[in-house]
Amino acid sequence: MIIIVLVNIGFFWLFAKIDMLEKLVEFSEDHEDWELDEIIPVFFTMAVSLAYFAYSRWKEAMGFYRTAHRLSIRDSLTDLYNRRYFTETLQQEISNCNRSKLPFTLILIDLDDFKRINDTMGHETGDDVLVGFSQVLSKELRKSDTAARWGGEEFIILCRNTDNPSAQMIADKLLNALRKKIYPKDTHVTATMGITTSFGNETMEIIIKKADDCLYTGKSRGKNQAVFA
Ligand SMILES: Nc1nc2c(ncn2[C@@H]2O[C@H](COP(=O)(O)OP(=O)(O)OP(=O)(O)O)[C@@H](O)[C@H]2O)c(=O)[nH]1
Repeated sequence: MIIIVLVNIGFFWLFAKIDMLEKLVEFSEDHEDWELDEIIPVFFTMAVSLAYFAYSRWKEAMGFYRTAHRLSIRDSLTDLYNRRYFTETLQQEISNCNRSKLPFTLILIDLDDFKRINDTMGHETGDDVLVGFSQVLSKELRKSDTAARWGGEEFIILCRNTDNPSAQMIADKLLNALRKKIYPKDTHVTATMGITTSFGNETMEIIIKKADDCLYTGKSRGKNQAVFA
């Protein structure tokens, strides 16, 4: 749009500055075989072509920008948000909750015995499991929740405006959906969760550490479960 406007301004300037119309008239007077009503359509066609060219380049540039932006905030394998985007979002949520005094819940999830899947079924199947797992998260969570790939086979979820009893329901729902999910090559995977609820009165590092400690506890207690701080 900006380019079209600039092109039009350019043409307007051209016509005004060098008295283009007068030059056209002179040109048609000097060249008997060139009538004004033949020259103007030529200029008009050139202007439209140029505007169209500028528009298509602008559209292409916007497409590149959108792709680059998506790549900068999304994980390329699972299409969930990446770690950097998530930490920015969580930091923002902590500030919001500190003011609103509404709670949010942080869920750290780690797939159980994922190394075994890679080792027995191959890395490609492992990747398929990670993608399928992410799809379950996206399907089960609310639009207001933010899910991200935290790294490797670890995922993280921010549930806004969610207190401890609601977090319990979310954890049950997710654990059940994940247990039922069948991945390629008839693979089944369970997951362990560490969950903490906060009112934004702690630092991000402390909140994540609490969830991580709970996750570790869940792993040591036999996996396939949720542990709350
Ligand atoms: N296919 C695939 N594997 C990955 C990816 N990222 C990390 N991994 C693998 O995930 C495995 C994680 O193994 P561990 O940290 O031992 O965890 P685990 O086997 O799930 O064991 P527990 O966490 O104790 O249940 C390693 O084999 C990594 O190579 C990935 O993007 N794709």
